[in-house]
Amino acid sequence: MSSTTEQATGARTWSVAEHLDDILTAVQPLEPIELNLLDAQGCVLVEQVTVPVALPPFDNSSMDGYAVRAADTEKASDASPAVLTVIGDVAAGSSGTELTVGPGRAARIMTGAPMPPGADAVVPVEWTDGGTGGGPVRAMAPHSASPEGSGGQVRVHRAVTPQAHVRTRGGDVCAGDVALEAGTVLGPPQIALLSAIGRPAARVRPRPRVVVLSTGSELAQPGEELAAGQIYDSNSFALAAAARDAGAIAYRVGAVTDDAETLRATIEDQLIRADLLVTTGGVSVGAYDVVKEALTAVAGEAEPEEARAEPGEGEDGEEEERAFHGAHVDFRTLAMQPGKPQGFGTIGPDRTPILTLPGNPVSSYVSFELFVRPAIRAMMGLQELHRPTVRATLLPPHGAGEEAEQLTSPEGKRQFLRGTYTGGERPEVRPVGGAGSHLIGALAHADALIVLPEAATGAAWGSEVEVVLLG
Ligand SMILES: Nc1nc2c(c(=O)[nH]1)N[C@H]1C(S)=C(S)[C@@H](COP(=O)(O)OP(=O)(O)OC[C@H]3O[C@@H](n4cnc5c(N)ncnc54)[C@H](O)[C@@H]3O)O[C@H]1N2
Ligand code: MOO
Repeated sequence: MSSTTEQATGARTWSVAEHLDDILTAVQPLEPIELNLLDAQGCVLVEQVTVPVALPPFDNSSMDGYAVRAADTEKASDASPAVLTVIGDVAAGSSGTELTVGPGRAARIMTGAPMPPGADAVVPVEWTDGGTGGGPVRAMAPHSASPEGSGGQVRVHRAVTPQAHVRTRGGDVCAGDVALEAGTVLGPPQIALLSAIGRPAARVRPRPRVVVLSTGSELAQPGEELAAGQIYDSNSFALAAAARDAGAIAYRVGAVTDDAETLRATIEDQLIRADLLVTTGGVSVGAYDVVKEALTAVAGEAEPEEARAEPGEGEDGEEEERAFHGAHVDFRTLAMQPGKPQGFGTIGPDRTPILTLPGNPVSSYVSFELFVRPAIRAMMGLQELHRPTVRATLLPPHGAGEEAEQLTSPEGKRQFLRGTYTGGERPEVRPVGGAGSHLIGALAHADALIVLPEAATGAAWGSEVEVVLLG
């Protein structure tokens, strides 16, 4: 760690970068698994995929029309159409070997249908009379209504060159080509290719399962009646949504009351389905700060390394306790606002990473963006861990003039204010709402964080600031 700050209390203060560094050092990319294509969406491929069969797998028509020998159309024109005998239909899905197109002949062919032997080009139906004996048509009549269209004669009004409107075998990808490199993120186009070459599944790093758990005896769930002194639990919703947005599978656990035993039991229950645990609230210095109490006590009771390394040993009951008591969570004070009190560590038999975020709604959300989102993305094996950061000119809030009170920032802390960003040639950002970490209304209207560095005590309108784009 590069820098530390001693506070008046003598307690060490961590920088944002130090805390993030520790988290990213501790979390590991998840073990790869084979997932069905749609479950693999957004995941990182860990295998190099080669093409087993050429695409297209056979020469086929790119138009609805007539498969012909190009030479037969050489002199065709509106004034003097080439007249060819129609020997049948080739529909998509047919094997393409039933018909052979000889000189003076044509087969009616549909888009994607295999080129019949003998034919070397396709005349789009719009360049023909469609077998009607009149002028050029705009479309074929449905086979069910006009079965005679697959026979008779067709007048071709324009010449085609060999291979016209033919998609050749291997014209897209060839057998043996590298379809996708390991490390590719599977978006819809990559899933298109994998399915097109016949792969039902791919080997990827899975999405982490993130359990979001809020704490606080004051919390009611949306939809319930609020009793005196209660507020609605917004953190567990906001962070479950943020976890999904980061790429995780999120499990939201409703609020746990400020009781250490209940919290421990809940965490133990959740460990089974968690690759990462996130809690909110209860990490400050109050008498009911339950997360700190529950996990500090556990860490204090921790058994020696050897014992913790073998959670399966011992009598029933004892096992579970050991597993849980393997927790080590480091509660820290960070030089940032909001988001000062933070905790990070591991818990349970699998040493599941746990991040304990502060309870104030804006604090928990900003903390998530800065620490949990990169952790999730690192577990997915993604290269891009962070939100994009840009420089922008700081302007007064919408509706306010230059005389508006300028931004201030506590010295020694990195401040993250909510803002609205406008891109373009001269990017601009305006603060929205104040610095209070309870201001959810303003957060909901922000699409950016304005970053004022540790050394700054404020920022003047018109100055250039760093901006994190929330997307
Ligand atoms: N004496 C001190 N008091 C506080 C300090 C300090 O240094 N000394 N730090 C303040 C800061 S900064 C923060 S941030 C908070 C963090 O406190 P906790 O993490 O212990 O969070 P709680 O006390 O549980 O809650 C804080 C606040 O947020 C509301 N809250 C909590 N959970 C939710 C939720 N799921 N949905 C909506 N709102 C929630 C809660 O009701 C409180 O108002 O501590 C300061 N205090
Ligand atoms: O640091 Mo607290 O997270 O400002 O409100």
